[in-house]
Amino acid sequence: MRFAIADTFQKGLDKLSKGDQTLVKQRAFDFQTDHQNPSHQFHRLQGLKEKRFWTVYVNMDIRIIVYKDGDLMMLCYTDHHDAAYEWAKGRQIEVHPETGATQLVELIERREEIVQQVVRQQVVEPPIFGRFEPSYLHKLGVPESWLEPLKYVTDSNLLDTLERLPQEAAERLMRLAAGEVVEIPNVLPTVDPFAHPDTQRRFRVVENQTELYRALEWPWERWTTFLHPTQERALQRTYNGPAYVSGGAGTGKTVVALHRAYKLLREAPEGRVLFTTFSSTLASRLELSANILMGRDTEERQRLRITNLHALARQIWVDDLGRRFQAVDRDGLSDLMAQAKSSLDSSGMSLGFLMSEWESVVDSWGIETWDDYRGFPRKGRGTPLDARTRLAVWRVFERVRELLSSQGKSTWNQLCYSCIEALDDGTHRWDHIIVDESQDFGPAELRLVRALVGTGTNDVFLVGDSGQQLYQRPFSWRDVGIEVVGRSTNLKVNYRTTEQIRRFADGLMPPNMREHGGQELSRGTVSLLQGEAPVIKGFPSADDEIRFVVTQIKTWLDEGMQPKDIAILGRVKKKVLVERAEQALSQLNVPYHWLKSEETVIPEAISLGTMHNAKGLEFKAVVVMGCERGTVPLTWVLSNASDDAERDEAMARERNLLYVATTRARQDLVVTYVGEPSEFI
Ligand SMILES: Nc1ncnc2c1ncn2[C@@H]1O[C@H](COP(=O)(O)OP(=O)(O)OP(=O)(O)O)[C@@H](O)[C@H]1O
Repeated sequence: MRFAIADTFQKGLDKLSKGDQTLVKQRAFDFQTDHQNPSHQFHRLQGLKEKRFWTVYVNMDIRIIVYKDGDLMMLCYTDHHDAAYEWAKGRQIEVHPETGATQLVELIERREEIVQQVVRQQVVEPPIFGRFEPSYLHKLGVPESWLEPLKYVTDSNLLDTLERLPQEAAERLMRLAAGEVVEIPNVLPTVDPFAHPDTQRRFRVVENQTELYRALEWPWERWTTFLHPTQERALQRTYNGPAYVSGGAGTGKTVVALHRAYKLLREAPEGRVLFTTFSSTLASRLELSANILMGRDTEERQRLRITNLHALARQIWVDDLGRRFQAVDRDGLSDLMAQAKSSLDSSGMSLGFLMSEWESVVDSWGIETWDDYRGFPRKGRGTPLDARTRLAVWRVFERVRELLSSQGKSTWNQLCYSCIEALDDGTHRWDHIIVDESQDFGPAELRLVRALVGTGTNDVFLVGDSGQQLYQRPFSWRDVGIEVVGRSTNLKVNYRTTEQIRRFADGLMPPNMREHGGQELSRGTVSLLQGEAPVIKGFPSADDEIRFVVTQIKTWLDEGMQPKDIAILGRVKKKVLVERAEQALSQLNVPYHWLKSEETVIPEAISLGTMHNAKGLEFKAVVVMGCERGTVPLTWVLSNASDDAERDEAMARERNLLYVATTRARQDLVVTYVGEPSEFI
């Protein structure tokens, strides 16, 4: 007997109470072990269009719907008795004649169902798909029975309709609706209909109890079992060198990276994999996801190290090599720069210019001598330097280096370069390296990554999104020995946020952006989840904003959300998070905690944090407070820019920050401001 599970089964399970979920899972395990046991009361459902739906008894109230075809048994759905029956009555399983994918098709008997939705709303709108040939739509994977009703779909009922279609058809229709040209997918000759990539995103054969256990234990984590064909291809491929997976927020880049790590660990029984990130908060949360995917105590998990790169560099330098490291922070560095400037500078350059030249050229690229600096190309820097000024600027940097060394301090970039030199004896520590948030790795960090792994097959796997770049200036990866041309994948389906939130967040960004591999890519993604439009609200005073946030969070809690499902984010700590968000939280009398790096366990509390600290995380509901002019973008960051090019880059990073913050929301997004709104919204 072959045993399979459908993603709809997990969706059904999600909706049940905790107690009922436990009963269903236990029954599913027992059924997998011995489906003939009479206690399952396994029998065919009568009077349905789909004759291959059977039912399993869980208790007086709950049923499991099973699809039985030859030697295949597939768990399809679970719910209370009548609802489970209704679900089965409205569906059937078909192999699509054009694409070859097995689909769970929602039965639609009458086009009136679709037309009525529009009439009810009393709007007259042009139909979206009317101009496309039905044969073309069929080839895109639309089930035959839906071709006629599709003719009546307008903007008002588009999302409702797509939600009822198989995912691959819905995604392609969404693209068409957005004005894209959608090519007919290649038909894959598959002997086993379950091997078709589109089938595997909803139906998976589970080989053993462990796989079933993993799929059922974390019903929210559907990604442990069902991947999009593009995700699957990116993670299965063998790469002859560094590979790159890009995609907007929520497109499952981290999920692909985790699966990739697991795949490499399974394939190389002795292999050691490093999974590294920029932010320590994300690294801590990734530990949890890796435990879900691989199991906490498995042999594979023991060979996987998850850490942010700076922590690893510190460990190599201090713990392994016994050397000293004390980081200089930005303020400390700025003081030293001012000191050096006042004693030496004859260049006439501003402190802002010197800081940015140091950060984006000298420190990033590990320039240690005048000879190196003299000929350095300074790509993309707005202010040109003649030879005399360059030398004067270098004198200041030389002095800063001396001052740093006399205080026993160094920058994180210097630490990375020191590690690279120390590792230069050929001892590479890892067999494969996976990098999440690669957009925030600068030249020093990427060179360290390069030095930590030998060059060869599947050496470095990077995932990232240039639209979420918060710390780095753009530069070419080729210049640090990372070439990804021909080994890049772009993910297009957003799994985190609703289409409404996605549209708002994508609207903040330019339609195309240059990726690190050098390619200009469209940022267009689609989401098949639906929800309320984001709420963007301004207030005359901070007190009004606070009152609104209190009421909003109370409503969410009353609706059944847990505190841990909610986050409040802000651009600045004191003026927004401490003075306004904390005020709101103290009135709510609900536990809250600051997002920080050291946590591996997420407390049962509302999260509070800066936009920077929210990177890579997600919550059901997010309030982004304090999005007023002057704060988003933050005036002093822009005014620190020493020329137009730098100002544009700073502006782009500020916009990316708001994009990061708003895309943390899965279901509800509220953006508030006091006075004038941010120019971004
Ligand atoms: N194939 C999938 N099926 C179901 N859910 C998925 C799938 N892939 C990803 N997800 C879910 O989508 C959400 C976003 O995934 P993930 O964090 O990997 O995205 P990301 O691209 O790394 O996002 P960001 O760049 O914003 O951090 C997560 O809740 C994840 O569980």
